[in-house]
Formats: sequence, C-alpha cells, structure tokens
Amino acid sequence: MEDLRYVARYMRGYRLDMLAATLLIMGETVAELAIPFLMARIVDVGIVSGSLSLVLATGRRMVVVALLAGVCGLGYSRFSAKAAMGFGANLREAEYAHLQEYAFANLDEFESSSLVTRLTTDITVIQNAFVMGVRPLLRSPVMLVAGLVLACAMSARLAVVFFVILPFLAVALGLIVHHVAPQYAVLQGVMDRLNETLQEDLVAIRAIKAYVREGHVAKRFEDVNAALADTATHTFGGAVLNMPAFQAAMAVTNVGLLWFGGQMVSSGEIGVGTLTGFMSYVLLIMNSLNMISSVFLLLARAVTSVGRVCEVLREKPAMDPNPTGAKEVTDGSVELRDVSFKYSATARRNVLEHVSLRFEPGSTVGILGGTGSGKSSLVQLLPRLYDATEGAVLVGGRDVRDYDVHALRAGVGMVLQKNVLFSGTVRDNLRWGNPGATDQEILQACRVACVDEFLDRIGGLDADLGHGGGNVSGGQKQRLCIARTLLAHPKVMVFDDSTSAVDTATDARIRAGLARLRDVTKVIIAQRVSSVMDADQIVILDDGRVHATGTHAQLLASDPIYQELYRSQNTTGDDGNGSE
Ligand SMILES: Nc1ncnc2c1ncn2[C@@H]1O[C@H](COP(=O)(O)OP(=O)(O)OP(=O)(O)O)[C@@H](O)[C@H]1O
Repeated sequence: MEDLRYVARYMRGYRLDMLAATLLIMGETVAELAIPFLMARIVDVGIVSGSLSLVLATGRRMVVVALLAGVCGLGYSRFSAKAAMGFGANLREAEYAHLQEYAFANLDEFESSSLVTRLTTDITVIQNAFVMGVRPLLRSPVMLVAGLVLACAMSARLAVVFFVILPFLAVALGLIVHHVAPQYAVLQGVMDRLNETLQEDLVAIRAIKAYVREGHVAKRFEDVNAALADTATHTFGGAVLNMPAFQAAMAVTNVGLLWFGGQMVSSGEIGVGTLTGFMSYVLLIMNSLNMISSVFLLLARAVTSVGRVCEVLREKPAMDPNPTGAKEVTDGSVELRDVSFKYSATARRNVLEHVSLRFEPGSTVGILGGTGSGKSSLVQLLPRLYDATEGAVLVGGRDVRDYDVHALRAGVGMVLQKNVLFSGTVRDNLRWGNPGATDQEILQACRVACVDEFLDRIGGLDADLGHGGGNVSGGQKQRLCIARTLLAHPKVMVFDDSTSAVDTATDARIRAGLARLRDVTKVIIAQRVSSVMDADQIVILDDGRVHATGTHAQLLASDPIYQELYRSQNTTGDDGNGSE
C-alpha cells in the first residue's frame, strides 16, 4: 500500500482525467443495471397486458439507456487511456531523472539490464493494469452488490440458488489468486535475468565470435529462456483457471435457476419476465465476480512492478552533490589525508588503506601497481565518483565534498579506463568536454592527443563515429577521449590507463604534449614504466597501500618492486602488463 501511495503522486496532471473516467464508469454501471429491470417490465407488464404502447415506450427507454452506457464506456476508455499513459510517462521520467542523480555507488547496486526492465516492462505492466484494471475494479463491486440487491428484490427464493453456489466459487477464485500472485515477482526476476544475459551477449558479441563461444552463450541463453517459458507457463497456467471455475459455477447456477425458476413460473409464483430479468442479474453478478478475480491477478502483477519501480525511485543517492558548494577549482593541487576506502559499507576489507599523498599543482604524477592494487579506486576519489570512507581528499586546497560536484568534476577531468564514445560526429563527441568549443580549440586538443594523425583519414571533425564509437580503433578511441577531456580545460587531469592501446611512440608524443600544459596536474595510471618514468613523482601502490613514492631515479636506486618492474619491461621487451 505504501508503494502504491508513493507512486500515486506521479498521477499529477492527470487527476481530472482520472476523475472523469471514474464518473463515466459509474454512469455506465448504473445504466447497465437498469436494463434488466426495463426488460422484466416489457415482458411481465407490457406483453402480459398486451399494451404495445408500454412495450414501445419501455423499449425506447432501453435504447436510450443502452446508448448512454455506450457513450459512458467510450468516454471512460478515452480518459483512462490518457491518464494511464500520462501516469506511465511521468513514472518513466521520474525514474530516469532519479537515475541521473545516482552516484557510482548506487549504480553498483543495480544491474543495468534490471534498470532497463524497470523503466520499460514494469511501467508497461502498471499502465496495462491501469487501463484494463480500473474499469472492473470500480464497476464490479457496484455491479455485485447492486445485482445481489436487485435480484433479491425480484425473488428472494430464487436468490437462494446462487447463494449456495457463490461461496464455492469465491473459495476457488481466492485459491487461484493466492497461488498465482506471488508467481509474478518470480516472473519479473526471470525476465531481468533474460535481459541481463541478452545484453551481455550483445555487448560482447565480437569477443564471443573471436573465442568461438557461440555454443556456450547459446546454451546459457536457452537455459534462461526455458526458465522464463516455464515460469510464465506456471504463472499464466494458474491464472487462466479462473475461467473454467467461473463457467462451471455459471452452468450449475443456470441449471438450478431454470429448475426452480421453471417450477415457480408454472405455479404462477413469478412471471417469465421476472425469471429472465433475474437470470440477467445472475449473469451480471457472476461476471463481476469473474472480473474481480481477474483484476486481482492483474493488480498482483502490477503491485510487483510498482514495488520494483519504487526500489529505483526510493534509492537514496549515495552522495550529496552539494549544489551550494564552491563553484571553481582554483589550482591543481591534490592531497589525500590518511584515506581509507571500500566500495560498500558491508565489504569486509578496505580497497585503500591509510593512503596519504600530495601532488603539487602542474606536476606530473605516475601511479603504478599490480592488478587490483587500488589505482583506479584511488583516482576515482578525486572527482568524487566515490567518497572516501575515512580521511579526506583535497583538490585545490579544499575538501572535495565542499565543492558543487559539477564544478569539481569540471575541474578534475578524467579519462576513464573504460572509454565511451557516443553516436554522432567527432565534433559532437569532443564537445561533450566543452559544448562551446570552437573548431580551432577542438583541433588544438586533437593535436595534443595525437588525434590529428588519423583525423583526416576518418573524415575530419564531421566523421560519423557510429554506435558507441564503433567506427574507430581502440587506440583511436583512447586518443579521442583524451582530446575530449583536454577541451574541458580542467586543473587536474587523470588518465586511467588511457593509452594502453596506443603504441609507445604515440604514447610518448601525447605525454610530451601534456607536459606543455604547465598549470594542469597530470595523474597518469600506467602499466608501462616508460609511460611514467619522466613524472615528477611516481607512486607505487601495493594491495591498497602506498608502497613507495619518488622519482624514477630514486625508485630505481631504492625500491625492489620498481627495480623488478623496470628490469622485466626492459629486458623482455614486454611493454604491457609488466606490473602483474
Ligand atoms: N565497483 C566495485 N565494487 C566493488 N569492488 C570493486 C569495484 N571496483 C573495483 N573493486 C575492487 O577493488 C580492488 C581495487 O580495484 P582497482 O580497480 O582500483 O584496481 P587497479 O589497481 O586499478 O586494477 P587494474 O590495474 O586491473 O585496473 C579490486 O580488488 C577490485 O576487485
């Protein structure tokens, strides 16, 4: 209920449509309830007394009432569809906007495939429940109660027949709903798994082909697809049982009514019109019971989806973006004061332990360390992609939490390890770093990042990069990402292994270009010693701790890890992954 109340706020803008739909459905219900009464009157009064004028007058009234019911029904469809679609759009928009506020730590909580399902399928389920569920939900209880009262008013003795059958039907329908409702949560979970598998397979399709793993992934997909088919069969197989239950009850009731009603008609206790009118009400009552059970099933599924959507909406952003904080990073100094860090509060060990470091403005800092030693984790603390668990991170002499996070991230540019480009031209992509950049500024950044070496070949700034930057090579992609960050003119630039796919000569040229940016602090994570040996300071991380710091000469003279790294990369000619 709390979840339903929570999402109800997203009805804003569509409340009047909802009210109109409710009133129209009430109008339709009342009109439909009047029809059996008018019918009984035609048969019992009009035909029995032979009054054609009464038959015609009542018939005309029946036509008007039926038309009214039709108009109300049509009006309801229009308003409810508008309200449902608007409600769905509001919900999707709210989910999307809230997702933008998520910190990296929040994104670690949800699979992206599950987020896609929660933004699409779950909202469609809620919308469908709205369009198809509100009508029976509002109509059926009224129909049920009114039908029972009117049928009893027509003949209390006949009503006994379905009062005997009704409890059996109610128990059968209750059992079906009780069995099927929890299945929907399972079904949505399996749907998430299917989406996850599909997404992973499509993203990695090139690797799958390269490693000839088509058979393996096809088997994985078949398994989860079969699980979805099984769960859906089980769930919907249970749900459709309410139809035969309802029809069996209807058949037994009709036989009972015809048996007892026929006897009452022969004895003159009731007229034929009363019997047919009564049977119409019974049909109404049974139909409303059927509708109530169907709507429960529909709502049970929608409630599961509402819960899943609420989980996204209620997730608290793990980071306060501090919009009133400092608006500019004034210099490129960086300091980590006794910083410890773990990705989640429940993680057993810290990824970084008591790290204290200082980088001077404009200096070049190299970070080396084995796989998983915490290099990426460390640099992600600078633009507050994550917050330190203990200790403080300072940029420009100020705690990073004191900045407006957007200003901080404008001041600390980062070329991520996993580079991402978007569909569009080279110009569009590079302007992500600085939307107002002129072509001249873009070309200048391209020169520093050595993009100019291949720019003309791919078609210049107007070249289309294709979906996810698929039209360029890995090394070209890395260089474009460096140019994009350069264009933002940050005070601190972090390169997280961002030249790993670039040849050593180009890497050296990029470093020479960067060295000319005197007021920018450059933090370079690298696997190759050659990428950082000219740095003012080299930091060696080992298992989340600072193992050593110094210049190339100092470390080469005193540090065994650095000596080993240098030796292995220089003697074997292995210029990559030597730190593992
Ligand atoms: N999002 C995350 N959630 C939980 N743990 C993580 C996450 N990212 C990294 N880790 C863990 O943190 C530790 C440090 O990882 P990190 O990526 O910082 O290492 P790294 O030195 O950059 O490694 P590499 O050179 O392979 O990129 C690893 O044990 C890793 O499993």
